[in-house]
Amino acid sequence: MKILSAKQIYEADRATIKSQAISSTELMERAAFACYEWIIKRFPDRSRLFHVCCGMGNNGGDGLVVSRLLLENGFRVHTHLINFSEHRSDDFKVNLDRLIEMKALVTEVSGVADFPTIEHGDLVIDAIFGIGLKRSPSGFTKKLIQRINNSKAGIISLDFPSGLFSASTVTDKEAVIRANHTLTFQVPKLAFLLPDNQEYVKEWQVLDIGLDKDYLNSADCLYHGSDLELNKGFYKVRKKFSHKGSFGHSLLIGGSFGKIGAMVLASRAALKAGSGLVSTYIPKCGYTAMQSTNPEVMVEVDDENYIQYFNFKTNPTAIGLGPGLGTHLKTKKGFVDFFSNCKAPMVIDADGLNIIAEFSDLSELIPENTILTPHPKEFERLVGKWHDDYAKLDKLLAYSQQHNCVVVLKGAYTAIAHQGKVWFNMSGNPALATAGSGDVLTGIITALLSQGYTSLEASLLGVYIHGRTADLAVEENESIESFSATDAIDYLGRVYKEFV
Ligand SMILES: NC(=O)C1=CN([C@@H]2O[C@H](COP(=O)(O)OP(=O)(O)OC[C@H]3O[C@@H](n4cnc5c(N)ncnc54)[C@H](OP(=O)(O)O)[C@@H]3O)[C@@H](O)[C@H]2O)[C@@H](O)CC1
Ligand SMILES: Nc1ncnc2c1ncn2[C@@H]1O[C@H](COP(=O)(O)OP(=O)(O)O)[C@@H](O)[C@H]1O
Ligand SMILES: [K+]
Repeated sequence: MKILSAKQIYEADRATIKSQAISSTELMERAAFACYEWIIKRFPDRSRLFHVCCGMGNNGGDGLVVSRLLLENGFRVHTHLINFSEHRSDDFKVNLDRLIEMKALVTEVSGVADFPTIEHGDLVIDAIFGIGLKRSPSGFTKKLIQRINNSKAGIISLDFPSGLFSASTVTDKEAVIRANHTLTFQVPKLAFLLPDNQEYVKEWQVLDIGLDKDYLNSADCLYHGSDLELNKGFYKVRKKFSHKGSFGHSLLIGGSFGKIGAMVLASRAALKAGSGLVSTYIPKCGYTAMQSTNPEVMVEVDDENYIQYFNFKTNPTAIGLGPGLGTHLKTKKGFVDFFSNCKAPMVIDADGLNIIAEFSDLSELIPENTILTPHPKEFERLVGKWHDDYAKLDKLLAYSQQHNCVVVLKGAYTAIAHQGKVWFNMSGNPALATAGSGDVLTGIITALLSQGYTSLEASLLGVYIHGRTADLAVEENESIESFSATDAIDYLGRVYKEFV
């Protein structure tokens, strides 16, 4: 799944018009028809009043077509032309003429006095600006956006919430539509995946408008989505004569007094994610807890309450390092010696990352293709503060390239960066915002690495299946609030079934 820039979307438009020998008006009709179908399925009540607010560009043109389709099918519609510019796009003009021919209710909004009265229960279709916005809306257009936001009506944005920029941060937060639903064309937009924009973009839906496949396949994108289709592409089906040695030996290193649970979760997740063998290297105080909760997992121990020696005998195919590790001075010292000499592929999480951040020289020693799994606070410790989400993405790309590693920046739409590209994970929901959820992810990714997936594949697939556990659980019988890290592990089996 590619995430095209606005420039590429305009190119895809042109390629489609050429290859399918259609006019831009026909493409607009197709796009708006897809929106219309979604709208009437979700809001079939014909007594409801639709306020369709149309700008002067092609986004406004989409709105005019939606107005016409709703009217033709017996819905109540009031179309408002938001008169912010003398210049009107060609397809806007064609569709305005069509609407006027129908004797539709169309009024111009050129100032506050023309604002519609929007009642509770009405629906606003926001077709003011799409991806063509160049500067923050001002004057009466900004005031109208505020009026719409403050109304009690539901808001559906066509393609893009008006006022949002496609490749930079919002400069005037009061001049952006806060949409309940956004119906976007063909591909997800980068702006939807960034936490700074969460107030403007809530639910969003990609509608297929049949843009040229050749263009979409060949477009070179910096940003991608990671979904079932992508992950199925490299998922390894187990062979009939495989044995446990075929699936590697994961070693999870971490835990400290009071934080043995992190290792119990990570090692159990590694087992359930399919690692052939799983070992843990933990402080002595965790021995009984580990053996009694995870009988399949082998245990080696270090000092009594924390790890400092890193002198395990296990010969792992992959190491997951960091859950519950703590930052005791002796742990830090042991970590620095171990980390610089480790030969097995590694996933570094939690305090492992904090130690790397504290000793900045360690970043230079990160072995090639190591996977780092920071949450935003841990990432900030590694790279310093950023002023907005775009600067954060720049830092993510730069750090992963500079150290030739995979960085899994966790959150909603976890961003996975490798060799100058970023993949946003499309599974998961806020149920995952729960203690130990990151430890489970470390276990899963380590298990995939040990089974022979590349670092990038293990990160993409691990993050995807981790997210799916929460999606399935919430679809079935869990609530977002009650879901726990243990539930994520229990759902792994159901998620794997979606791959076969
Ligand atoms: N393949 C697809 O995805 C398809 C996409 N389609 C649709 O096309 C949309 C893109 O259309 P678009 O290029 O005409 O731009 P749009 O967003 O309507 O805005 C441009 C207008 O806004 C104006 N303007 C800008 N900033 C302003 C400001 N601050 N304050 C005031 N004015 C401002 C600007 O004026 P200008 O700056 O040029 O004077 C111009 O008039 C896209 O989002 C989708 O809905 C479908 O129809 C077909 C298939
Ligand atoms: N709102 C959310 N939507 C989807 N996934 C989320 C959300 N919040 C957190 N997560 C996921 O939950 C996990 C939390 O990891 P982390 O912050 O390390 O937690 P912990 O330290 O408690 O284990 C990450 O994989 C993250 O992507
Ligand atoms: K819009």
